[in-house]
Amino acid sequence: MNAPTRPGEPVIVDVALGDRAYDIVIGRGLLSALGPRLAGLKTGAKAAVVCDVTVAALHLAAVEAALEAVQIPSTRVIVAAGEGSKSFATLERVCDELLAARIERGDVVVALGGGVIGDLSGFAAAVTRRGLDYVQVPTTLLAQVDSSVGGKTAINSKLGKNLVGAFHQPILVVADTALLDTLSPREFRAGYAEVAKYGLLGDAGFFAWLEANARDIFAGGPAREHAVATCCRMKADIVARDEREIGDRALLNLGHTFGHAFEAAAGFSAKLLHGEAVSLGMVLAFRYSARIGLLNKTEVERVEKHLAEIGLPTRVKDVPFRWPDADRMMDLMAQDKKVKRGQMTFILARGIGQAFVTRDVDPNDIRAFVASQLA
Ligand SMILES: NC(=O)c1ccc[n+]([C@@H]2O[C@H](COP(=O)([O-])OP(=O)(O)OC[C@H]3O[C@@H](n4cnc5c(N)ncnc54)[C@H](O)[C@@H]3O)[C@@H](O)[C@H]2O)c1
Ligand SMILES: O=C(O)C(=O)C[C@@H](O)[C@H](O)[C@H](O)COP(=O)(O)O
Ligand SMILES: [Zn+2]
Repeated sequence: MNAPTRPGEPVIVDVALGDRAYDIVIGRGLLSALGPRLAGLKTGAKAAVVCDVTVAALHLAAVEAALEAVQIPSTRVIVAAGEGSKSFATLERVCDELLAARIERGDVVVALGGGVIGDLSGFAAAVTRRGLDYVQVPTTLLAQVDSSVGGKTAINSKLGKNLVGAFHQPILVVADTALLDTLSPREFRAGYAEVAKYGLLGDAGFFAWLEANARDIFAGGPAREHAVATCCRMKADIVARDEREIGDRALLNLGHTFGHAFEAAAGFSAKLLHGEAVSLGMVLAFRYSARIGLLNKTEVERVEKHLAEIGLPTRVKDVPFRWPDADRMMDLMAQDKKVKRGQMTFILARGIGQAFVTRDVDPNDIRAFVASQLA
């Protein structure tokens, strides 16, 4: 494992995608680096900063100042906070505002916010004038470790999560970990589920490190930068191998087949945040793996213990809601984008850090398992 990053020293992770390669710059207090880096990439461009109302009040002025300092004129597009903004209606508004501001193909969209803003404005950038460049400036833990990297952009449909979208890579990611100091404890915890995901899917040593260092990540110590950099390195590596999820990239979906169905059942509402759904979904994936004899129950207990100590849901009953029955949950899972020729795909595990992708699952047994979890 790499040594923790020294305070003040930015880490740069390269996403090696040939002519679409880009840097992820990670460090505390490096928002001012956005201007010079962007000016270096987009000479003479103007920018449109997309953010939600909450982030606008907290961090938009600093971003506008960083752009102004390098003579990049900017316009702002502000949307409502929350998952509800990943909608056709908000997408239409964002596209129209980009067009009204005369954002041209040579200009740039700046996605300033969490995963909702990154997914929404990345998709708007992909389709407006058939493709605009965009930069990710992630402001949640979830966005810094996961959603700002890899180019999956999307909105939700009433039929399911992220069902309308495009692969469209950003040209730069600037993750200033100091921006996370203003995040609510609940949102920080939800983002932590995606951090734990990286340990669970492919790095047992990182999971053990998280068990020992989670407190420092929350407190804003050097462990925070180390965690963000470790997740970004793992994601960059997977995305460079399999940009369009033909194979291994599906590992990043650990917990999501179950999790997305729970989010859809909850109406994409604040009743269940994405990261909370991922926490629950990962435990279900580990529990199911134990059920079919892939791993020992003690490993499942270790996963549950860590996530529960963080304050994340690990059992369906941890999230107070009138959940639909197992048949409805199976219907929702059937909309998963990993379904192939009607067969569901699951990310299961042979142990902590040993996830794998499989279609070798019995849907009747999955249904019975889901029913047992809902009981
Ligand atoms: N594209 C991908 O690869 C990918 C990966 C993971 C998740 N996602 C998507 O990301 C979304 C979840 O992202 P999220 O958890 O960041 O949610 P989010 O974007 O809704 O942000 C969470 C909340 O925190 C507020 N907020 C953001 N930054 C803040 C800050 N610095 N200080 C105070 N408040 C702040 C926002 O206003 C919002 O209310 C989901 O839609 C999920 O599907 C996408
Ligand atoms: O980048 C990926 O690939 C992921 O699966 C990351 C996930 O954390 C993220 O929630 C993603 O949006 C899920 O994508 P989807 O294709 O299952 O909608
Ligand atoms: Zn996710």
